[in-house]
Amino acid sequence: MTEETPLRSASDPWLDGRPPHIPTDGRTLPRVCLLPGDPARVSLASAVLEDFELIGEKREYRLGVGRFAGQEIAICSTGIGGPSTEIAIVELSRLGVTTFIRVGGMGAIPAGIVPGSITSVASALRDGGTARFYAKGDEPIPAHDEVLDALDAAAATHGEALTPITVMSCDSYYVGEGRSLPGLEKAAEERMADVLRRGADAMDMECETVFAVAKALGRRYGAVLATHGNRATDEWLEDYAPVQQRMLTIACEAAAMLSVEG
Ligand SMILES: O=P(O)(O)O[C@H]1O[C@H](CO)[C@@H](O)[C@H]1O
Ligand SMILES: O=c1cc[nH]c(=O)[nH]1
Repeated sequence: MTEETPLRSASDPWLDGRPPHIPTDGRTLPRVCLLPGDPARVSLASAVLEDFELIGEKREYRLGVGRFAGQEIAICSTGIGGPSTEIAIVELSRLGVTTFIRVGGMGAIPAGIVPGSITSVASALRDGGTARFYAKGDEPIPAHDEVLDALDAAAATHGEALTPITVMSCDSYYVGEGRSLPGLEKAAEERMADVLRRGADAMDMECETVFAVAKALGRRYGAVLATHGNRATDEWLEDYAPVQQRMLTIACEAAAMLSVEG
């Protein structure tokens, strides 16, 4: 029996510069990467970025690169929730990314944050499981100052103003975000009361993980979120593409600024 040289190790299953999950060809990626949850948003970004190139697709991960204001920017979907987001941040970091900007959707809680408005995440409350492995304690994680500043400056360039919010990223879309299900009405109601008590302005499912993992790895991080629905008024935006395009334009502008500085 011949002894085979193992190609990958179980403790670090990369091969020839290629990670086990993110679909890349081993190239060094641009320093700034946008992170939508939904892979379809990577395709939407191809309308905002010049010279867009789709590098690959695997599981929930769709990775592309393009240019904005002369700077090369990456965009990679994370899928839904903490575990897939953790994998994205760790593998993209090792491929060269030093700054992460989540470009996501959320459900706002106070009536004043209306569907179609765009927000920047000032801090992420502690709620999820994945982030615990990277940041202990219950203190909210603030956004990296440089990313928050760049998002505000980028928005101003496009005649927009971002509402700064505190987000709670939840590992459950239904009962965890206070959505009632048959037989689970009380659990959902109690959860919503807890979310309100803890001062969340909105709920999504990834910001906390982006902030915790990127911070632990010494990367810059932030998030810009489009308001998809509002839980106080129970409104839900059906024509969701226009606000996503506005959000992506702001995020690409901020990414270009951060590419020059970073
Ligand atoms: O708008 P994206 O980035 O896909 O993210 C939001 O949408 C998903 C839920 O529908 C969750 O991942 C939530 O955080
Ligand atoms: O209500 C919403 C909307 C978008 N994303 C969420 O996680 N919740």
